[in-house]
Amino acid sequence: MFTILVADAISKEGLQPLLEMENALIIQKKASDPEVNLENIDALLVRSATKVNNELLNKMPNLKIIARAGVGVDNIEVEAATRKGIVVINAPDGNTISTAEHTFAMMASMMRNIPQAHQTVKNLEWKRNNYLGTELYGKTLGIIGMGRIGTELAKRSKAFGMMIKVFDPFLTKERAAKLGVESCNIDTVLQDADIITVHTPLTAETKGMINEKALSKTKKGVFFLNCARGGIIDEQALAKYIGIGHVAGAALDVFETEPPGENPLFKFENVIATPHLGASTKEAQLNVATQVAREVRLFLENNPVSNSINLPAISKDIFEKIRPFHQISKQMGSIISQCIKEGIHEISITYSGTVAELETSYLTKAALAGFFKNRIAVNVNEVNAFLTAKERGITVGEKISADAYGYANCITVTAKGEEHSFVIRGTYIEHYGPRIVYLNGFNIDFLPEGNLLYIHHMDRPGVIGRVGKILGDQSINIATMQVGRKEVGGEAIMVLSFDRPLEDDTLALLTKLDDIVSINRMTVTG
Ligand SMILES: NC(=O)c1ccc[n+]([C@@H]2O[C@H](COP(=O)([O-])OP(=O)(O)OC[C@H]3O[C@@H](n4cnc5c(N)ncnc54)[C@H](O)[C@@H]3O)[C@@H](O)[C@H]2O)c1
Ligand SMILES: O=C(O)CC[C@@H](O)C(=O)O
Repeated sequence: MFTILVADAISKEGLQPLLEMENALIIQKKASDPEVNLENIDALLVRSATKVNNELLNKMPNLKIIARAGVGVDNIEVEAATRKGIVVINAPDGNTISTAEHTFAMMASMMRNIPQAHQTVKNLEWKRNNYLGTELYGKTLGIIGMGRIGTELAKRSKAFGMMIKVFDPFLTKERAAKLGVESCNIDTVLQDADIITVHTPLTAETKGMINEKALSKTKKGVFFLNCARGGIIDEQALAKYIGIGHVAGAALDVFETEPPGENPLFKFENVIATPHLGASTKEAQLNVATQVAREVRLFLENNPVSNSINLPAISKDIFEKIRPFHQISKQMGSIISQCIKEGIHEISITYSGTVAELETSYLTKAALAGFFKNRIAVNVNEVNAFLTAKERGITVGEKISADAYGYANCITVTAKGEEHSFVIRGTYIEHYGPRIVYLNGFNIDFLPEGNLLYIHHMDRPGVIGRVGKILGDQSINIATMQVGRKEVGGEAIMVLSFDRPLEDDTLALLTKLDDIVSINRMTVTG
């Protein structure tokens, strides 16, 4: 049973994919509600009200996925979530149209003084001469950040006869030409635009990008819009440039602090504001809720997700192709971890045959997740596998090789420790399943699942019998047994599987037998 906490106001209709799950309990309460047992929560859905910080995450040891019903994830400490192996997803385009429309509405309202004039009429005043507006037609709109919202705004503004100059370092010339906009450097946008609007995410680079220096480059009489994130335009600097009459007006939907409280901008009549309403439409809220609800369900049902912030997206088709290799990679990582009892400084993985054509970095992460599972307290998965290896000083390498050792596909994992190395090779055989075909120099063939015993011994008569006798004396049933050796009378290995885990006493008896070099007990999940 999964417990899903919907902590902010998210469209109930959009949550339908989750509400239809038979094995899920949906709780619609704030994360701070004392009735909510945070320890049990598997999935958390938020808008922007809940601050998903490290402190909250520490109270949610079971949390597997955080879903933001919207674009910006600045209310989520993504790095802290990543460290804990928690997937973070968003709904990247469900509110694009609403926010572009809101920006356009703000622009039109600002240019025609609609909010101010509206208020006077309601106050029973008739000040027709006070509100001389400016047409949009023929004006140059400067768009900083030509992503989803910037693009939709450009389309609408072009329909009003505006010229569009954009600055976005990631916009190609071809795409700009296709959209009918002029791609410029930031200074050109600042100098040439009559109206400037920002549509970037809030990052270290964009924070305060419209500061005093930038404002000093703009035309006298320029107008500004911010319907992206508070802080991209420096509020103090904007207030200064409005105060000296350089900036003719501003329309703001977002603020450095929300709610903004006292703000130097609010004293100006030519500043209009809305309380972060860009995405507040029935359609956008239904879209984003449906998007994240679908994704959370897919994730909980073990399917790939498309809109993860901290996990590479892979399609369902590709995931289905890699699923068996994903499993065996994890199992090999787990076997290494349980057999090599020293610090590891390098793990390298070689892919050959058909598996080499797939998304191998996903498989490398799975092998690391399997390796760390029995070693460290943190939940390691594809989200934090590389980070965890790096933090622990383990170099991770990935290679493709043409030599598949006669198999259609094979994956070889080598772990190097202070004293020893461990090499394991596995393959996935259609209609047969995952098999380990090589262990530390020995060819073998076993299913990497269940309660296993890996014995390194000398190839002498009676060894197998003595092992069997001890197990029989303890009433332990051997489910399967495979042996491998390099040469007659030399070193050999056997891998046995049992229906239940082997006790310490049995292990101690086996270890004392003659001709046994080493014994490793393992539990490998399927
Ligand atoms: N007001 C609201 O309610 C509301 C609703 C939705 C989104 N938003 C915000 O709007 C913004 C844009 O959202 P989007 O969906 O269009 O995002 P997006 O990712 O599609 O577009 C962002 C664009 O900014 C560009 N960019 C990044 N750094 C830049 C820089 N330093 N200079 C210039 N361009 C840069 C990127 O290349 C990208 O094209 C985000 O901040 C988002 O959080 C606000
Ligand atoms: O949840 C909201 O209404 C705001 C959403 C918006 O800021 C976003 O980044 O998607």
